[in-house]
This record gives sequence, structure tokens and C-alpha cells, in this order.
Amino acid sequence: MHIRIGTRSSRLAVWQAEHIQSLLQAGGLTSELVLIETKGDLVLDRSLAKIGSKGVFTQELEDQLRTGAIDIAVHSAKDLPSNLPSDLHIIAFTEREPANDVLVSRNKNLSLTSGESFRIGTSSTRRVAMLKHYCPHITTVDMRGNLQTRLRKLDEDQCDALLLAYAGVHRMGYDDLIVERLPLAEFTPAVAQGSIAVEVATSLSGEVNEEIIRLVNHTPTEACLRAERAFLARLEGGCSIPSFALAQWTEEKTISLTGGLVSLDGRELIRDTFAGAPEESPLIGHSLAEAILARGGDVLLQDIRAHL
Ligand SMILES: NCc1[nH]cc(CCC(=O)O)c1CC(=O)O
Repeated sequence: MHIRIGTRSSRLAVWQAEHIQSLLQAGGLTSELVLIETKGDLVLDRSLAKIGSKGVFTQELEDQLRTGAIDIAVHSAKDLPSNLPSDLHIIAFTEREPANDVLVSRNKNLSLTSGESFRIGTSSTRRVAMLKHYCPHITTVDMRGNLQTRLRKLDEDQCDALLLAYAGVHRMGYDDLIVERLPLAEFTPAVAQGSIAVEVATSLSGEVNEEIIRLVNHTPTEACLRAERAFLARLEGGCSIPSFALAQWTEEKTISLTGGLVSLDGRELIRDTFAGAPEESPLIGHSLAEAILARGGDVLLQDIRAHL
């Protein structure tokens, strides 16, 4: 069985596709990478919120799944829209890396807790809004592009630090540049941050499906991410909305899901926690979303949509 793996061509995307490739290899499945450019890679002069449509990093890969040019598409799970078309689905999530954001800089003395003012490069509405909420002394500089491009901008002094997902920084081998790990309880990450997802067309044969799931899927991560993605789906939000959610396994083998919304100006932040059995993870996500909407999240969302 030979698998054609579709991936974006950024270094992080290729690393992730090669990671899936090695998991398949361990089970005796050979594979090759097919590099595909997406709108998110090509349009670099506008923020993701402005490009607007969900799936800016995924659409072209999904087109190739449909034509059968590739068998599976590998994505950062975070980049996948919460509502997939009915002819496509995610069959596997890799074991999640630590999900937190990290501060990356050449200056080891920088810290968000110092109260000192400095410039952080980020294009994420969630990170900008959370910084306004927790660290109003920080200024943000809009910064798109892949990890290498952002590091170059850091070195060109366009900002003093970057705020990034630990997972991507670690995968690229930049751990040495991490000057601070942000606490999950405050800087709760984006839905699905830290895991890699395998997406396929529903037409892919059952046998291949089963084998890929067996070799790649991490069941606890999957239960957590299905809860988080159900939360995001209920809010009808893509990665451009400043929402956040993190599900964790508890010692009692239940799932505890914390998540919410933050206003673009950072003034309002709504957060709540729901727990339940892993089999009910979509329900947990849905309940959390309902609670957030009922506590003022509905008005907040309207306001966010009007300003993006
Ligand atoms: N939208 C960009 C993106 N998508 C996934 C990751 C990091 C890897 C991951 O979360 O698995 C990143 C970069 C970042 O947010 O710093």
C-alpha cells in the first residue's frame, strides 16, 4: 500500500508531513509527499482575518483529495476549519505537544510579567486580544508569514519578540529562542493547537483508513480535539476569531474543556469550563459554547464579526 501525502510546502508543514510519513513507515506503509501551495502561503500582504474565508491553508489540499491526486492531506490541526464539507473528514490526530504559546526572542531578559513595554510580532487576533487583556503595556506589530520569515523580521528589528505556538517552534528546532512559556490558564491556546491532523475523502477505502488510524491516531488527543472543535463549530468561528479552548484528560478519565472568547479590544474576556465522558466530547464542546454565548458571547461575537 503506497500513500500519497498532500502537504503545504512550508518547512513546518513538510516536517509534519514527514512525521506522518514516519508513523506510516513504522507500520510498513510506504508514502511520498506531494507539495501543494495554498492561498494562505501566497497572499502575505493581508491579515488572515482579512483574507477572510475559512480554510485559507487547507482549500487547495482538499481539492486534491477530491480529485484523488493525493490520498491524505496533512495539516496543523489548528488550521482546519471546524466544519468540514460532508465528503471529507479527519480520521486521525497525532499525540498533542504541549499546547501553550511561547515568547520567542533574541533577548533572554524579556518577560510578559515584568511590566516592561516591548513590541510583539503576531497576526493572530486571539494573541493580540489576549495581550491587550493581560498585558496592556505590550504593543503588537502585525506579522504574517511562515516561522522562518517571522524570525527574519525579528532579526530585522521589526519587533522585539514573537508570540508563537510551542509546537511549531519545537518542531523547527528553535527551542533555544524560547524566553517564556505562557500559562495555559490565562493564555489558553487556539482550538487544536499542537496536534497534526490527517484529512481524507470519505471515498478512501476502509482498509487504508483503518491502517492509517491505527498507526497515527492518538485516542486521548482525538477526544480532546473533538470537544474543542465542537466548541468552535458552534461559534461558527475560524482561526480569525479570538476564541480559545483547551480540553484535558483528568485523572478520573473525564475530559475537562476550558474555553471562551475575548473582545478585540481585550476589555472583555469570557471563560468557562465543562467536563464529561470522552465519548461525549462533541456534547461538551457544544455545552461550553452555549454557556459562553449565554454569558454575553453572542453580543461579543457580533461585535467581533462587524470589526474583522
Ligand atoms: N496558523 C499558523 C500555525 N498553525 C499551526 C501552528 C503551530 C503548530 C501547531 O499548533 O500544531 C502555527 C504557528 C503558530 O501559531 O505559531
